[in-house]
Amino acid sequence: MADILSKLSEQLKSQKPFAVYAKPGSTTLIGVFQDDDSENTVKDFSEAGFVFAPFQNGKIVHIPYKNSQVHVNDLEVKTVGISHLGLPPVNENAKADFEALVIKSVAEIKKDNFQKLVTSRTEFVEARKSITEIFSTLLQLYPNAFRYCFYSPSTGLWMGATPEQLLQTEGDTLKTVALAGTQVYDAEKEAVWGEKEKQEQQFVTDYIVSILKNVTRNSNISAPYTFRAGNIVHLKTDISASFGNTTLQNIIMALHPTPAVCGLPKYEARDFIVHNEGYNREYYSGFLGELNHDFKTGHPTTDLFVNLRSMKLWEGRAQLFIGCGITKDSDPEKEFFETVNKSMTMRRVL
Ligand SMILES: C=C(O[C@@H]1C=C(C(=O)O)C=C[C@H]1O)C(=O)O
Repeated sequence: MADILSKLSEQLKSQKPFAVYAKPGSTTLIGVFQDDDSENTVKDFSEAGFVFAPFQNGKIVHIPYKNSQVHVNDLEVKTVGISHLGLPPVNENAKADFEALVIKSVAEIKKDNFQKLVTSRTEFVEARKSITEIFSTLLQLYPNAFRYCFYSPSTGLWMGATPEQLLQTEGDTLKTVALAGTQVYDAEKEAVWGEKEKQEQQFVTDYIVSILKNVTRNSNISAPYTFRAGNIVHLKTDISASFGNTTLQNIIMALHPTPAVCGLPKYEARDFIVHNEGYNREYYSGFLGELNHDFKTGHPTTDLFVNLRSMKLWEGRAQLFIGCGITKDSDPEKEFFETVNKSMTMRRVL
């Protein structure tokens, strides 16, 4: 593990693209270090390597496996409990701005322009620890998430611990999930879900199933269940299907951005977000991961995740990105505090 982390620092200094990551539940740390500082982009998703894609416009950066060194190490597992860091003081301006955005979103939904919208905000916080220290803590704290650190000259340095799979393929089978609905994790009580969360998550499931029906065969859908992601829990449904006569590109483009991070109807929701959020999401709520190449086994599989619970880092500073699903029943203040709770995933490691 130490050699991957020192290679990460070296690579960052020489400004060459890299991805270091651990899959959910895995104790294997994979480092993909590009040999030079060129920047490659995805053209049609037939490429093999590690991809990093934005929410909407922008480069889909790609580290080709043929042009990189791969290091695979065991993750040294230390038991680190989730520290009980208190919530940060409320920034009244940020709260008022976000609540105004939620109020506007709810009004649009009530006018029947949307079924659901996912609104987000960004926050800059101090990051005093070194990059490798921050990343080591993230790796230890969220064993069930896809944990990553990615750098390329145009995207900058990103890190995250995302609970959400976008797409996994193996042979003729593909898997995805519908993830939505949020509450704070309580070790003492089983989560009980209200109608608002159930409906919000059902929108996501229905949409994913309906679009997959057009491009795949034989879909299987689980019942929704509670899924823990650090200090919070979500409602999750597992969905699988067989590839029909379609390409990986068609499936990825049909899924992304899902209503879990964008809204319904999809393209109108995306335009609403771009025009109303007041900042650029960049790579937050985009997707990332292995494209047509498993870096551990060498198999030609795809394993992509939605870029949530993520942040962009500079020397001494981090930009956090946090959002939540809005439906007609959303309460603006509650939604704001949901973003604060989600921001704790990143704050705890800084
Ligand atoms: C948008 C985010 O998370 C998404 C929104 C959720 C919700 O609204 O309940 C839950 C999980 C994610 O699909 C985020 O973490 O920034």
